[in-house]
Amino acid sequence: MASDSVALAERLLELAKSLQVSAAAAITAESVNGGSGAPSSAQAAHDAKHLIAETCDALMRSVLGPLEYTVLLAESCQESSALYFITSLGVADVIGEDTVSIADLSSKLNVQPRFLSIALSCLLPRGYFEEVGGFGSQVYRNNTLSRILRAEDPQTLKDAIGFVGDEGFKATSYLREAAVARPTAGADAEAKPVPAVNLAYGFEESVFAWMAKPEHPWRGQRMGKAMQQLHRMANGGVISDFPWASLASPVVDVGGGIGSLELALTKAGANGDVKFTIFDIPETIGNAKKTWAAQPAAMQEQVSFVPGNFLAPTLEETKLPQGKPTYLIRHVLHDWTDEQVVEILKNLAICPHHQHAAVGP
Ligand SMILES: C[S@@+](CC[C@H](N)C(=O)[O-])C[C@H]1O[C@@H](n2cnc3c(N)ncnc32)[C@H](O)[C@@H]1O
Repeated sequence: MASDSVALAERLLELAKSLQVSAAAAITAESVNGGSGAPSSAQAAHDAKHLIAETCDALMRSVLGPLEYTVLLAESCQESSALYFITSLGVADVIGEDTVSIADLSSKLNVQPRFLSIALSCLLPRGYFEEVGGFGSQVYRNNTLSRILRAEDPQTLKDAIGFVGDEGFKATSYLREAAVARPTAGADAEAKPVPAVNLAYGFEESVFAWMAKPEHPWRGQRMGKAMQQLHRMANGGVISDFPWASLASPVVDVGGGIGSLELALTKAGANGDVKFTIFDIPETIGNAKKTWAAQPAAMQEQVSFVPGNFLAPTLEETKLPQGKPTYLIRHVLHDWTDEQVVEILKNLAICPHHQHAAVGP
């Protein structure tokens, strides 16, 4: 083992110890502040965790060397595909609280056992599922990691994995084609690149309009749930590190999706008396309303909904609520080209009398 591997391993140990300290401090701050107020040591714990992950990766590069490390990276698509395959089939759901053999899984899911066996063997070394009775028994049980692949688990990532493994994965495999593609017509052909996801699935509209189409309503619904599941991971810090209750109300959440931020805020009571207006395309607003209809009445009273299009040709046509005191935009701008981002921001800038809260990309 190279000497820099030892140095990295020592650094890792130091970081792991400091993470323990910041995690303990974050728990103390949480209990003192009641989960709201000034930025806490939750941020320090978050930073330490990510530094540890980076250091682990540096250690792997150092131990494996350039060849093995690069092959590992190139082949990681197989594990991603296995995770998507096993999750979208519902393997963890079928196993539930039982132990299930590969033969039973195969007949319940109507897929060839060989495919199941290969995909599961990609995930087992990563810690997903337990092979009961040891290696090769082909009888499986859920464990802490595989449980979050179940639809009913409170921490489920099933829709997030579906969205990333389907639209996300297929789009990324068209990056090269997207980089050289040019729109066939139009004076602004240079200005508007064709997104990889359009090439992958062969549609022309925006990905959100396409996902919301009536021929596959499940795509739009899955994306809504995926956002909720992905953001749940990050929401903890967002809720406690920003003084939400001090914002001027109502807050218009532009491209707010099904309101996953508001679900987390209102559940935690972190918004005080502040009310929210969720603005999104009509189909997403439909999904948002369904989600909120299942929440307690006290939470429902804190949100309202406006369907629209922040890229419509005129401000009036966008249907953006005008003259509200606060506009919030989170995890939206990264989906658009620079030119479109300028359009969206211009539309927000000309809504009079407001303050802005930009969260995330
Ligand atoms: C990545 S999601 C983020 C959702 C939400 N802000 C959150 O943090 O959970 C992007 C959102 O932008 C919405 N969106 C896309 N095009 C839009 C448009 N033209 N007008 C309004 N919203 C749009 C999508 O429907 C989707 O809900």
